[in-house]
Amino acid sequence: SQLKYARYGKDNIRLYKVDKDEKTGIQSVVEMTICILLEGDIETSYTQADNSVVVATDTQKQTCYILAKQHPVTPPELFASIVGTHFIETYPHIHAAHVKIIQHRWTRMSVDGKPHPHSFYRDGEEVRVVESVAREGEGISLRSKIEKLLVLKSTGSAFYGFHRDEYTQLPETWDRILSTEVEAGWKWKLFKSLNEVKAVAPKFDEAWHAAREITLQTFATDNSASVQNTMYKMCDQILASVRLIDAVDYSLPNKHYFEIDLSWHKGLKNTGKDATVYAPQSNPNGLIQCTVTRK
Ligand SMILES: O=c1[nH]c(=O)c2nn[nH]c2[nH]1
Repeated sequence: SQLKYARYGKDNIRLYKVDKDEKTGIQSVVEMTICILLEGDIETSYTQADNSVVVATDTQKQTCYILAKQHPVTPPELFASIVGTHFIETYPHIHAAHVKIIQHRWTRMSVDGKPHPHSFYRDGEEVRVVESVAREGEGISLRSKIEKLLVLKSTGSAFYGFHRDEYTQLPETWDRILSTEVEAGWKWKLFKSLNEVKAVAPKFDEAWHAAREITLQTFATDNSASVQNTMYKMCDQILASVRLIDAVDYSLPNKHYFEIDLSWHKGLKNTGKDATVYAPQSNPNGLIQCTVTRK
């Protein structure tokens, strides 16, 4: 036998960090779940029980907390780059560090119409995600994501003109409910070093805000001919808006809401333009994916 693939580390490292502004009394919080996976000259730990090459996963967790104490944890793209760079620079036999950060939502409460200095609420399971790889001799690759952003529109979506044959039962529709849970990603140009990431640090929040705003605005305003066409419009706008990214990708489940024919009950009209009561479907769901790059 031979070792084909080897990567190890600590997953589900939960991290919270608070920033307390002494002058204003305003406190800000960040909560993340982090996965670190290391690659390098570690084969003998698998093949020969040689633990001398193992930077223990517990050590990786402790390192993550120490770096969070010593450095900014936002934007998550910067913190992921700090953590990854630490491991490939500290350990000569570690040549790549994969760091994934999931940032959870703590949205500041408004109390009596004013932002509260230290109270927050979880407005949705939507998360901001960063997947990074710091690789010796190459640099830092970063992909940012929005996940679990659940949206629905009650009209403004159609699906007709699709291929029909003896296997097709789906009726055409010019007015349907459209719901999806957004998974959107954007791939940054390769950064040669941590300093290059630091030099553009503000761009990461700007890109996330732009991607989120474009996604919501396009979802709401596009008179959608299909999930395919609407997601392409989102990608096209994000690429135009964020110059430092090379590609945008979406993976959108089509979360169906089925009409319920109630005509068997005293001729009750509830289909087509009379439909108001629907059956939300857990599965199956459509799944539409794309990646869009610059010409
Ligand atoms: O937007 C849609 N795209 C599709 O490919 C599809 N297939 N069934 N319904 C669909 N809706």
